[in-house]
Amino acid sequence: MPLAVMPEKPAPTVAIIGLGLIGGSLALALREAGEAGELLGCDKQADAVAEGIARRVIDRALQSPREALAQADIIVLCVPTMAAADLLADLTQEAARTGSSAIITDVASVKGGLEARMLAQHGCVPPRVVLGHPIAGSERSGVGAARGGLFRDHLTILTPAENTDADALADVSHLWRAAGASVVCMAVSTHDRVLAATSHLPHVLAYCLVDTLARSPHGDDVFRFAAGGFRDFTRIASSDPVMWRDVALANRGALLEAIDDFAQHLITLRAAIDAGDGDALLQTFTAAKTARDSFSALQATRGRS
Ligand SMILES: NC(=O)C1=CN([C@@H]2O[C@H](COP(=O)(O)OP(=O)(O)OC[C@H]3O[C@@H](n4cnc5c(N)ncnc54)[C@H](O)[C@@H]3O)[C@@H](O)[C@H]2O)C=CC1
Ligand SMILES: O=C(O)C(=O)Cc1ccc(O)cc1
Repeated sequence: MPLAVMPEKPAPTVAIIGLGLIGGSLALALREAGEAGELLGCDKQADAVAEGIARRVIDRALQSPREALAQADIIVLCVPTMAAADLLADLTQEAARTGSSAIITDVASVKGGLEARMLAQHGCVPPRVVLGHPIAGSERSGVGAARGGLFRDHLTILTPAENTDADALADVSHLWRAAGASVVCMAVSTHDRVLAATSHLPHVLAYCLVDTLARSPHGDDVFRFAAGGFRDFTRIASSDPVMWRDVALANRGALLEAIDDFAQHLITLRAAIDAGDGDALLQTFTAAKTARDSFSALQATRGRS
């Protein structure tokens, strides 16, 4: 058939399981892009669903995640990491039983536990499962914080396996591009190691710093006199504690390595301060400034400030 008269693939029906910051933002982005057919939603909290309907984030509520297997082309699990593993296990088992060909993908911040669950359950990650992770978000939670532009000019990482269906990978990639993101593929182990260093460690450090100061007898004064630097460094300590407990436990190995590397460097820096070794301090601070400036330049080329 000549290309010009090829029928266009209809926009997929997308089911969002977990109507929070990420699920709500993805639904809004797809609606704004006109790239979803019907948008279905499901959440264990009834008020999240009610708000999702009221704000036209979704078109229709599902009573349970399993209903999505028969009604959606693409199911996106947008729940905390541990809940995502349980849902993925249940939905893939049910899909095998019913013969559903729905594509299942997710947004969880750690991929290793989900992959391991699939290997234990099915011996492989099923061909219609494409694990993913948008590298965009905020310290806020819930559908009330959702916005359609959240993923614009950000990356989404997908971690396809050797047996992943090519059309499932293409459809999930298309979904994220429609939401404004650029898609990159990598191995699950690479994803978890890189994100441990760039995302999970900074969150642990921010929580740890704020908690250390809050516990100090002078905590009230410290916060009263804190400036912009403190605010910038610690914004992410306002993130959801349950989500970050899940992330820390799910990425235990890679996160411990990142913490150990950091702790070693901090001890070296402490020794330089103790010894009055200004040259060592200058060397570290200069190298860090150069690296941070390059990061800012990279962000600027991607349209972010
Ligand atoms: N917050 C962020 O900046 C980012 C978060 N992520 C990942 O996205 C996922 C969702 O995070 P957020 O949207 O921030 O969380 P959120 O707390 O805003 O939303 C999660 C929603 O899932 C619902 N939920 C929990 N368990 C459920 C279950 N078993 N069935 C149905 N609904 C359930 C909750 O009621 C809540 O409405 C997490 O896995 C997180 O690691 C990924 C990128 C960025
Ligand atoms: O608030 C921020 O700046 C974040 O770092 C958002 C974020 C949180 C979790 C992720 O898995 C990815 C991005």
